[in-house]
Amino acid sequence: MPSAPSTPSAPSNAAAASEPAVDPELAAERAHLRAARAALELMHGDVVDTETPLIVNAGTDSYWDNKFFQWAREHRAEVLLDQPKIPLFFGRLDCEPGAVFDGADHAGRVLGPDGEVDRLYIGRRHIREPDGAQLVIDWRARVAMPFYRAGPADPQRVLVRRRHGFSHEPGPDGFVDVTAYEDEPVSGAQATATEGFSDLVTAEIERPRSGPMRDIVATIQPDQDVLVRAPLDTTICVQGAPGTGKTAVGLHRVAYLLYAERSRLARDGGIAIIGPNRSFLQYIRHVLPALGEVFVQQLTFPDLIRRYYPDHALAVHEEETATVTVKGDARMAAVLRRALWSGVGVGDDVEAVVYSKGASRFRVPDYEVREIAAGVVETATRYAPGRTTLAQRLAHAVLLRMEQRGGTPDDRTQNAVARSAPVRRILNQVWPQRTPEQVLHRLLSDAGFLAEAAGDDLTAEEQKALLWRKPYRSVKSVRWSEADLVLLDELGELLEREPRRGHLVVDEAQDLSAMQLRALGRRCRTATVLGDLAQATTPYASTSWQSVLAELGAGEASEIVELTRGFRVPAAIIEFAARLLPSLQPDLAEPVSLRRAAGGLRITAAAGSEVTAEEVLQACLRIDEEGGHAGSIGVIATDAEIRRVFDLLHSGPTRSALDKAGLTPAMLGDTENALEHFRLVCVPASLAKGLEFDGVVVVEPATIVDAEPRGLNRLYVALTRAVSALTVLHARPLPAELAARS
Ligand SMILES: Nc1ncnc2c1ncn2[C@@H]1O[C@H](COP(=O)(O)OP(=O)(O)OP(=O)(O)O)[C@@H](O)[C@H]1O
Repeated sequence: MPSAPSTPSAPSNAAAASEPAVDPELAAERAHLRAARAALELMHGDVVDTETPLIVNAGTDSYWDNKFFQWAREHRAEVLLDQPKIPLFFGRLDCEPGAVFDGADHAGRVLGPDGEVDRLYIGRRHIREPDGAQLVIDWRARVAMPFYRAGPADPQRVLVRRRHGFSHEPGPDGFVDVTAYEDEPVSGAQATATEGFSDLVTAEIERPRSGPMRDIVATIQPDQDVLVRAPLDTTICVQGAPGTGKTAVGLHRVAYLLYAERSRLARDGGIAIIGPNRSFLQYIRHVLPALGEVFVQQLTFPDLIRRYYPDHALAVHEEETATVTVKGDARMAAVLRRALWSGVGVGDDVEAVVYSKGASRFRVPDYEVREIAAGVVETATRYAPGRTTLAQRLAHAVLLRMEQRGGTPDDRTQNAVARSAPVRRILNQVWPQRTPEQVLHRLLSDAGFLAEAAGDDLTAEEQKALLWRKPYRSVKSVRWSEADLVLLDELGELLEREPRRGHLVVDEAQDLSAMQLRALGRRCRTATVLGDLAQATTPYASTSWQSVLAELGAGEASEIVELTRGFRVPAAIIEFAARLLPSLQPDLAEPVSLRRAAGGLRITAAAGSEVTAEEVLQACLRIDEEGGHAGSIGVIATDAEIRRVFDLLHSGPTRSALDKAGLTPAMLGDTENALEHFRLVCVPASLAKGLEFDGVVVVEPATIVDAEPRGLNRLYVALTRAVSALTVLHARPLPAELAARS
């Protein structure tokens, strides 16, 4: 939602909120908003008032048809509710006559200042009059695309693009109102390619941040729009420095795909978002509902995988780095394959099949059984179907004997033979029944079995890291780790292929292991992959997007795109954080900050041997003061240190001072909806990824670096969360990598 600039500038015809009566254009825009609001109310009423017939015969088809209709209606009613703070439109296009409406249908053709124009209002959803006339067009519609892409170089038949500014708070009628507008001539004599952004877009980019993430639908930029509207058939991978809008693009892409490809996605199993942790999902959770999409699954990877193994007992302790690193490595796929198939083989001891029916006995000689089995072993690609095929082939051989003796066996007989004891005996010998749990249990507890399956793929050290120190006695008693669930999933796929479904948007994808990517890849036809290699903090993170796409199985139909314009971090702060880049990912470009605000970067040495509560308090109060007491503040320290900081802030005189300033502290991860209800949030460094705060205090960078193998990457994440101000507090010397570049 754009906020109104206080003094809109040329080439706009902007009108300030204080003088609405004198500007007929503004009055007309307000009238259009009222008309749209009234029409939306009618649309909502239509849905609510339509009766759904009551069908009580549970279990019948008509009962379920009826139920789905009822749900769809409830959903539609929810979508059509007018939200007090979400304007019904945010822009307008005046196009050449005939560009949108054809001769017969010119309901949207109006008289502009220089003659007739085709006029469209662009908003978050379609709104129409009862007679069908469109008052607002959904931003996702094809005709709305020029709003995002047209410019003097390629006007796309647009004459003028108008952007609207709105009041921040609802007025007396309970809703926000139009307070300003700004016109950009796109074609014609007045159109000139302007450098930078219009005032309303600038105001939106510069606005102080508070609370959870908001949509950017009014100000999506052309390069972002290309990604948002990319076809469903391609997997796109977006590499971008912190704050370049990757998450925003991913979320708007979901909304777009649900509009443009709704029925195809519904048929293919839908669309879901995979985020790095639950705090992040909380942070983004309002964006899609604001765009009218209330039913999109938003999950972390562990939550997603856990859904497939709801009854498996989970390990309580975290695994060692060396163990999770091997378990996440792509080589594990080959190890698991060998482990699973190691029991399959046709030995000389395989005997004949002798099947008895009544007084008759049908015999398939041992050499023929061995030949059949060897043929199936050679051609099978998956374990379970291969086993079934062998049973059927053996049964078929028996059936041929029955026919030779004048019988007329049918399919049912063949199935009965395939399930019979003589055939099962051969199966158990040649192709034993296996579950993923049995195979993994043995692999992680039996050093000999592991060594055989590992072949040359894993070193002795890596095999040692995999073996349980204290093996579980039985499969049933195992407590599986998160990494184990991914291995079980891979085994499950080797046993029997799962059908692929819909589309996944994977955020912070740089942190996923090869095995996790494989698990995601087999669950979707295509994906949108978002991330930043420089922000990779897991020990098993990928080092290139090419390998991420390969593990995902994205194949040829994929594309890697880089975003370089930063919407979050001011230039001074990004320049400081980017000093780390040569040590992290030297080939990545430093982002170009789009923010004009200078951005307060302050580096403060603590007076004593450790950063005190008073020093954190003063840093927060100063940021708050400079930010006009409006934005959010995040205090980031290592997971261990942040508890101490929180306890200090939360008690005694520090707490009173913070309460007085309206900055009662909350702890991210502990306090429910901390990002929504508290302006000051203590953030464990491990949860900072993807978040942003108006002001940020980073406590003791050197300790963040020392806390984990990829501590430098973690520090880069922490330093790039600030929209307006960053204060770095340190008692220890700053990490050498942060020294100024010459
Ligand atoms: N076109 C835009 N107009 C206005 N604001 C934008 C635009 N694109 C992105 N932003 C804002 O920039 C900020 C950063 O966006 P986002 O969180 O999507 O970046 P990111 O690349 O995912 O960052 P990170 O790598 O840190 O996760 C957000 O506040 C977002 O709303």
